[in-house]
Amino acid sequence: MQEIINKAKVLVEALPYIQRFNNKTIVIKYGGNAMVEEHLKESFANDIILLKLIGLNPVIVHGGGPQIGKVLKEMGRETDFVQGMRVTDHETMNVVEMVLGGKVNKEIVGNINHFGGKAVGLSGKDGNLITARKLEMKRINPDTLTPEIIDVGMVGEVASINPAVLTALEESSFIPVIAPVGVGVNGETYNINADLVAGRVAGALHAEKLILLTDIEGVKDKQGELISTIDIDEVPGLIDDGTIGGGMIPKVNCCVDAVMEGVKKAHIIDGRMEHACLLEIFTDQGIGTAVARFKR
Ligand SMILES: Nc1ncnc2c1ncn2[C@@H]1O[C@H](COP(=O)(O)OP(=O)(O)O)[C@@H](O)[C@H]1O
Ligand SMILES: CC(=O)N[C@@H](CCC(=O)OP(=O)(O)O)C(=O)O
Repeated sequence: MQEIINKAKVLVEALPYIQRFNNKTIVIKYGGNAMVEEHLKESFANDIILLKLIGLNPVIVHGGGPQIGKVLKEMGRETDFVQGMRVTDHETMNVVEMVLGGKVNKEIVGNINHFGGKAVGLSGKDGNLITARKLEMKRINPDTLTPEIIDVGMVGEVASINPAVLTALEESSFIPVIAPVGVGVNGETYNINADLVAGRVAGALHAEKLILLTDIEGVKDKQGELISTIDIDEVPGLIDDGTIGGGMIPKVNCCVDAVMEGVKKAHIIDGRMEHACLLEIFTDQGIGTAVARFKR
């Protein structure tokens, strides 16, 4: 009996959040294990459908780095990464577009639709959703100690997000699922890091939340303990003193950019956990690390 009552309590705990987030947009970057393991794929698809049915507007931006890597390997091609970005020549760009916009995107759309949702797959080319320009990557030359530009090929950065197509889908109760491929002024195709796209989409939609699903519990301190909240002003210090490193740097910076563009809170959460999105949105304690303006 108590077990049944506890189930009702869970629903009641969610009620204020369901009210507060009614009709609000939540942008979710979907990647890592959550996109590979079968039971997590199913739990993610169900979470998204539930969010939509109870009145929120989920928008999905997906990654697919490991899936691209696998296809390239099968083709006998290797790619290098510079500062977390895949060096992308023309042939690699074709593979990236095929894998992200084709296989990966359609699998996510297929899963959501299979469990009863209405998802529509898009790349940044659809409705000119993501315009991009070539990313100018700089580094300090270790020999001359002067700044230099490294050519990473068709890697792009977001020039603009044109959310008209997303708004139209939202109004007709579809769930947009976006592949991080952008289009340049001359129609050329760019490969863009999915976290960066998610941050900019959230900013352009003035989303209530940006949620980045990753393969770790959240941002950790130097002792390895989870930091549950970070004020955006604290981020540069945490990077400078080496607390935040590697792939977590672009993630946290993308949260800061989104908050600066008007997103209320950004969250870095563990995609290895079943129903991670629901736990973050609808429970009092939430999970992972929240990045926002907490001070003042
Ligand atoms: N302070 C930190 N807290 C958590 N993870 C960190 C931290 N500093 C560096 N990292 C590293 O960042 C990784 C997450 O970035 P990344 O592997 O690029 O994620 P994804 O594949 O989900 O895009 C973690 O697995 C961890 O190795
Ligand atoms: C420029 C660049 O590196 N683009 C990424 C795009 C996919 C992505 O970001 O996927 P994850 O989120 O799974 O890493 C790539 O080619 O792997």
